Amino acid sequence: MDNILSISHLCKKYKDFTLDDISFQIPRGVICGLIGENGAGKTTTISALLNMVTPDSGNIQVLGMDHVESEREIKQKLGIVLDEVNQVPHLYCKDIDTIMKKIYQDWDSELFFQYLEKFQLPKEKKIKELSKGMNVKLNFAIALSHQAEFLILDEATSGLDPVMRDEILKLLQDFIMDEKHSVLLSTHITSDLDKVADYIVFMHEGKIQFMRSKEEIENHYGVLQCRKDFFEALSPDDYCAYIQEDFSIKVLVSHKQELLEHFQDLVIERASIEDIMLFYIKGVITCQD
Ligand SMILES: Nc1ncnc2c1ncn2[C@@H]1O[C@H](COP(=O)(O)OP(=O)(O)OP(=O)(O)O)[C@@H](O)[C@H]1O
Repeated sequence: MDNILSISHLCKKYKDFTLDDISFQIPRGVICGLIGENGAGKTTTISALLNMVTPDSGNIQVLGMDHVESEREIKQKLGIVLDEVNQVPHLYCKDIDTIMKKIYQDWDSELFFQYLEKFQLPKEKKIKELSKGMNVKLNFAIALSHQAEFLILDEATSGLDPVMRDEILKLLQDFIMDEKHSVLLSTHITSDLDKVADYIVFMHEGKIQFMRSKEEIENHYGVLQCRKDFFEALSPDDYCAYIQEDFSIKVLVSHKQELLEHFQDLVIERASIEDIMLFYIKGVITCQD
C-alpha cells in the first residue's frame, strides 16, 4: 500500500530554531499522532507540507504527488482543521455551503448540513457568534464534507469538551476504516492518542525522536521503578531512558518481555505516550532511535 504522506530530509532554519532533517512516512488507513513539546516543530512541519512555509531543503509527497507542483490537486483531497478561527466572521454557518461548493469539486451539501445538525451548529448563526469549540466543529464539518482522503489536524481538538472530543475521535476511526484514508493528528492531549493512534511520531527540539507503531509501544515498552543497584545490573540494551528520583530510578524499558523472562517477579507498568514523552524530554536518553 502506498504512503499518503512521505517527508524526506525536510530542513527549515529560523533565527532561533532549526527543523533538522525530518523524515517520516504515513501509510494509508492509519491515524498518526504527532507529538512533541511546545516549540518542537510540529506546526512548522505541517505548514511545510501544506506549502504555507517554504523549506530550505527536503522532499514532501502528499497522496503520491509533489506538495508544491500538485498543490491544487492535493488540497481537493485534504481536510484541514487548525486551532484557529479561519472562516469569515460575518457569514452565517449555512453560507459556508455556498462558498465550499465553489472551492471543492466533490463538496457534498447534504453531508455538510447533516454534520451541522450532528454537531448542533445552528445554520442561522453567524460565525462570529460561535464559541471557539463551535468554530472547531464547523471546521470539522467542512473537512469531512468534500471526500477528503487525508485529514490534517493541528491542535484541533484541544478546544473541545471531552464528550465532543470523544465523538470526533470516533469519527476519525470511522474515517480510516476503508484503509485508504489517513489522519495526521498533532496534539498535546496524548490520552486521545492512547485511544486512537496507530503510529506515533515524536518530535523533540526540531528533530524526529522516534516513530513507532502503537502496537510496538504497547508490546515492548514499559515503566519500571527500581533501586539503583538493580538498575546497575540491567543491560543498557534493556532500556531507552531513565529518570533519577530521590530514592529510586524510573526506567523506560524497551524490551519488557525479555526482562520479565529473566525476572519473573518484576512489576513493569504500561508506558503511556505521555510517559514516553516525559522520559525523552526530562530523562537521560540511552538509545539513539
Ligand atoms: N515564522 C517564523 N519565524 C521565526 N521562527 C518561527 C517562525 N515560525 C515558527 N518559528 C519557531 O519555530 C519553532 C517551532 O515552532 P512550531 O510552531 O513549529 O512548534 P510546535 O511544535 O507546533 O509548538 P506548539 O506545541 O507550541 O504549537 C518555535 O521556536 C517558533 O518560535
